[in-house]
Amino acid sequence: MTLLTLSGVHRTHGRGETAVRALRGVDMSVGPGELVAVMGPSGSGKSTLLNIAGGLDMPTSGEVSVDDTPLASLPKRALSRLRRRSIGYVFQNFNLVPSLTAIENVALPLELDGVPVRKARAAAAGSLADVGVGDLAERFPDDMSGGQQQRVAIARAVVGERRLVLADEPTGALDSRTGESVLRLLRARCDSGAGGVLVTHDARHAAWADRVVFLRDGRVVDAAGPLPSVDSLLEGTT
Ligand SMILES: Nc1ncnc2c1ncn2[C@@H]1O[C@H](COP(=O)(O)OP(=O)(O)OP(=O)(O)O)[C@@H](O)[C@H]1O
Repeated sequence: MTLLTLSGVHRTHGRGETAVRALRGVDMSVGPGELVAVMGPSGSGKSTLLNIAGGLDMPTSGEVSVDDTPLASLPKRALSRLRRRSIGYVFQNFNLVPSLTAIENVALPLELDGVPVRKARAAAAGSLADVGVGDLAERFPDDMSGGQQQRVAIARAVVGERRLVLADEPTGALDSRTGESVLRLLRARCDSGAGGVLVTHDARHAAWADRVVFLRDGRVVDAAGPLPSVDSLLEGTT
């Protein structure tokens, strides 16, 4: 089983003379337990790839499947449901709802999906505890540090049955130590069966991944195994 498959994906933004070919035939797959890093220069298509992987944007041609279901085959409502049930997003700026507490934020996707409030809150409490912020359940985002907010965002990304986690520069707004703890968490979720895609500019962050896909001008130019860790580089053990 694969959690995510992109086959021959092209995406052109706009038309005519101003058209931008953001993706030009991308193939990629992510299975359970795998964390795949996507790297590449600014404008190489990383965010477009992530949006397409999450069903937020559709390819101009090619196929995207999540949980072995081709997204193009789904009517709009079924696509929304699959997005809510199967896919979690983590963004650079956390994207928590400011008027909701941590536990309400995490329970939200389940409640939107029709899960009874009590059950959704119980699942959210478990998810918050898993990422080490169970004691912050009643706090509002403004009363939390950036690192705490990103942990809540990760709890929301993995609550319920969601097993595909898409993270776009999730450490961009955090200091390096906090950023590392967030990556460790992402790694742990993948080790326990989720699949993850991590867009990053930072090779040290990509070193947490099982594989690295390099994009340039919308094409995969190289797909490598894990990058050597910083420690192993320093110790000369690679
Ligand atoms: N909605 C859009 N309309 C027009 N062009 C777009 C749109 N979104 C992205 N692009 C263009 O598509 C190309 C790829 O953009 P994308 O944001 O996917 O790259 P990226 O690798 O994520 O860049 P960055 O690292 O700067 O975030 C760029 O040339 C960008 O200007």
